[in-house]
Amino acid sequence: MVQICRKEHFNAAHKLYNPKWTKEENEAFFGPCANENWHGHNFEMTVIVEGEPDPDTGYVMNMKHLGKLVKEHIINKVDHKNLNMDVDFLEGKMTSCETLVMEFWKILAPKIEEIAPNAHLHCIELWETNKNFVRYFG
Ligand SMILES: Nc1nc2c(c(=O)[nH]1)N=C([C@H](O)[C@H](O)COP(=O)(O)OP(=O)(O)OP(=O)(O)O)CN2
Repeated sequence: MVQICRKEHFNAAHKLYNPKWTKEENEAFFGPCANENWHGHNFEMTVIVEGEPDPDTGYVMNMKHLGKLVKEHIINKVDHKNLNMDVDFLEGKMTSCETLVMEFWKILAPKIEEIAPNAHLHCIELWETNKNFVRYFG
């Protein structure tokens, strides 16, 4: 079993704000991340696909194809966007890193298996700041 890793990057704005809570409750829990006028991050994402290399090609999956898939279905929808307002698959959701990786997974996992039947999505790692990152294993 080999894991292949593709790194991508996007910039986006968001706020962590639960509309069921008061402004004070949001500020108490989320701090500056609840700023009503938004804030932004330079996100770094690594998508890890696991599988057996094809004996004819030596590839688990062509990483160029993986990059194209991630760009088409995720990056193009979130890059330079407001995650709370502009992204259909995040509508009504808290835009934490946890939510992002879980929603990205739902989109990517079936598409990866479609084009690489001998492989599957193993992990999505998302860095929001230099200090904060999450990993999701589906
Ligand atoms: N479980 C989660 N916790 C936090 C998330 C998240 O998505 N899930 N997001 C944030 C913030 O949006 C963002 O990551 C900023 O965090 P913060 O710690 O304030 O900023 P820095 O990484 O720059 O580090 P500090 O030195 O603590 O300022 C927060 N939490």
